[in-house]
Amino acid sequence: MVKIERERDRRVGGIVPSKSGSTQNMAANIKVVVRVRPLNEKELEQNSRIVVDVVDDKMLVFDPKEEMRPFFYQGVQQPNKNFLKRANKELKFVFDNVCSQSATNRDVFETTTKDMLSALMEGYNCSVFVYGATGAGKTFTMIGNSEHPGITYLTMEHLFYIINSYEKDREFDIGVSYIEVYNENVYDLLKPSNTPLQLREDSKYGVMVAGLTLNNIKTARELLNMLENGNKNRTQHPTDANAESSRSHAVFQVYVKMRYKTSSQLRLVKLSMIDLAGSERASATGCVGERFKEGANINKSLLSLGNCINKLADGSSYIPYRDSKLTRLLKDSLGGNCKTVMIANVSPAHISYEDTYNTLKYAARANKIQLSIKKNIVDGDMRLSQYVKINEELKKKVKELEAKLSLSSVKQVVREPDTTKEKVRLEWRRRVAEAEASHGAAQAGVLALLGRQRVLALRRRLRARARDHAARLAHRSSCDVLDQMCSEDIPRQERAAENYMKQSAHLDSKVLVAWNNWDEHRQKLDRLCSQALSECPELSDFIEKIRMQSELREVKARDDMRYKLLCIENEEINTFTEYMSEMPSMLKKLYLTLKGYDKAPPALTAEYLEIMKKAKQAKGISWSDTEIEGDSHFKFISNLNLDKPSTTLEYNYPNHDDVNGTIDVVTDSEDLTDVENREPVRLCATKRKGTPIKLANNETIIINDSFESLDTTRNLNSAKKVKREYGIAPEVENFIDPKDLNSTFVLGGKVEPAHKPVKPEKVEPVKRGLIDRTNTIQRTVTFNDKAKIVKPVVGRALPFRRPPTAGFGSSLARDGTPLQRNIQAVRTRDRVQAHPYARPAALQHRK
Ligand SMILES: Nc1ncnc2c1ncn2[C@@H]1O[C@H](COP(=O)(O)OP(=O)(O)OP(=O)(O)O)[C@@H](O)[C@H]1O
Repeated sequence: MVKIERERDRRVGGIVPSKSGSTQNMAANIKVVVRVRPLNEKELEQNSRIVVDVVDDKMLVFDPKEEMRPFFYQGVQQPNKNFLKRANKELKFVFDNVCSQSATNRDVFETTTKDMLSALMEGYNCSVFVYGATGAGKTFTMIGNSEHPGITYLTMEHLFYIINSYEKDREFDIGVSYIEVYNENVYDLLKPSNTPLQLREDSKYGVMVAGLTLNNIKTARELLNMLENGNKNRTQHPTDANAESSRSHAVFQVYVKMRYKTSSQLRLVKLSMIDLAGSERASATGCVGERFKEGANINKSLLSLGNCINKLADGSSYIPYRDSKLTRLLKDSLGGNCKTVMIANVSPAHISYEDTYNTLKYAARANKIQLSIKKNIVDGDMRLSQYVKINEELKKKVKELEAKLSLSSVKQVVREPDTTKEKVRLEWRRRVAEAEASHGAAQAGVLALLGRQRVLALRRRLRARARDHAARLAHRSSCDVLDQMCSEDIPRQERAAENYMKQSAHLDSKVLVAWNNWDEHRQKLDRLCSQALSECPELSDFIEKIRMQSELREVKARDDMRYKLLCIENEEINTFTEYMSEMPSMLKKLYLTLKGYDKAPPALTAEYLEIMKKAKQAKGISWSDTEIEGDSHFKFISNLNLDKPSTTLEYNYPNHDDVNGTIDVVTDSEDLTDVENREPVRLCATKRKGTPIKLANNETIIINDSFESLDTTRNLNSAKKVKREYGIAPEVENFIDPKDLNSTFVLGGKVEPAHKPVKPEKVEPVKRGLIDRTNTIQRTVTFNDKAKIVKPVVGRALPFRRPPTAGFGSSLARDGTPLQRNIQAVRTRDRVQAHPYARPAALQHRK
């Protein structure tokens, strides 16, 4: 007991701090609160033993062990033996709440109905009933007195307080009823009548009392007055157990109608507060007669209540609510749509041992009852009710999603940086891709222009070479037709050169603009790539791909351009090949003619053989010691790069393509070179265009045409034949009178300085092979001048530097004035010099 007393001292306001913790599911079960009243005067007088020890606010011990008292037998104390005393049950009960003897009605209110009101305002029916033996303090708990108002008043007071706080958005309508069930009859305490009321059951509103009137109240004070009046009407009779024993079950009901101002949603809820009559033992109450009958009915109804509680606790499908009016009234509260609190009142006195024990057992059973409750929402507008339903479902979903969201919040925090980084990465990819697209367009533009530049350069080169060939053919020709042809051709060539100049200048400006534009895009792309790589190193592959795309585009443009250049070159080669295909036969005839006159010098023969050798190479036969030298010009124009365009681009233009130079190569020839001690073939191959060759017999010949560029399919057998004849006096059958020979070879005598007069030609005896001149004279030689028959003329040996004479191949016109074409040629050269593709000045002046 010392321990128990010590525990009591620690209680504050009757609520003992929890030590055992929550053990029941409060939400789903009937909430059970046990209140132990203090000993009354009678019990104190009897020094009644305390059979209920409240351990904390949730647990009590029924019939605890008593403090050991010394037991004496024959004057001798017997240790721990009391054979006359019954053994203590020492049963531990755990409830939702246990209110000790010192607990006030407010304390009970705080632990029972106060929280219930929140559920009531949400639309749940609520019910609280007090159960216990007679005189256990049920009425005191429920109704109380003026000094200690019961939980009914306190609940209603708090309800009005809540209503006031909700008045902004809701309209409330409150009606109360107060009835009693006495001897299995229902009476209206607020409207006293001897006629009992009938119970009705409604599927929607549950059990209703037919004919019951609701009294509207506005304040808790009205309720208090009403309760006082109603209690006056309640059947009470003094018994041995309780001077003011209630002989009926009192049911106080509050109907709350809530209408939302923002909608027509209506909530109709019911709060039932039931003060049961006390179970009693006839022996304890001492009732006889009418009181005994009352007690029997009370017990009957309470027995039915006990049965229903047992069935509900066992989960039975059939609950005998209809066994009594009380159970019918409490049907909703016990197993229906209601939040229910059961307050079990017990007396701690030993005299109420059995009643207390039974009450605790009932309370424990009731604690197991599972309830299924729902909100009572009634809407006048069907659509609104649907909306309400939808709203409820949506709210439920929102809660579920919020729960999921809260669960995944940690993951989100972790993933958030990834998402942000991914966004940054995508943004960089987008920006780099856009910049690359712009850069690609600019690059394609500048590459196309550079390609056009090179195509133009190639066409110019081919045009110049073609003109050079034509000029060589016409050189020193006395043929009027050729002279006329070249005279007409020169202005056309000059016009072409001017056009080329214009096109080149136009292209140059466009290339420069395009290149600058491309360079800006390239720099921007480089900057973006660098930034992207610094912020997102994982974009390295993407950046590398972008750069490779750019390089690929450049390579493809270069390939396209080279293919185009090759096509142009091929076309030109085909044309040239066709043109040159006529040359071998003519050369052969020419050579054989000279041979026939025994005028073919060894150097000429050697050159002729060299040409044959080249012809063999043209057929695919190459010598091992022959170095393959590339065409630097073609290399230049086919090398497409994106370096900044320069206005002083240089390339090695082929010397023999010097179309801007004077055509009269004779006057530009170098000094006479003694070729005796030199290898004749090489000399002849390199010394061309007017290079005088001194022969062994002191004759000098001037080769005015180059055979170097002959690209012919010379007959190999012819070459072999020439070889066989080399050094052997040929048997010339088709000889030609030298007088009729119009050769490009000038058969000269001994080489003399230019200022020296030309010695008269020594008449050589006519060789045998040329005896029959008549036959020769009658014959004509057809040159490659489109079937024009010209008379061969045998000229004399000329001095190396001839004075300028009028005619084709000379810088003088027929009337002796300088040719305009030479002036034009110089002008063109000057213009070309200013062009980026023009040769360097050093080359220009090298002649
Ligand atoms: N917690 C309490 N504190 C002080 N007095 C109490 C307490 N509980 C009950 N009493 C007193 O005990 C007496 C009996 O109480 P009450 O009438 O409430 O019992 P009851 O359970 O309602 O009995 P019955 O079933 O016969 O009506 C009353 O005089 C009441 O004042």
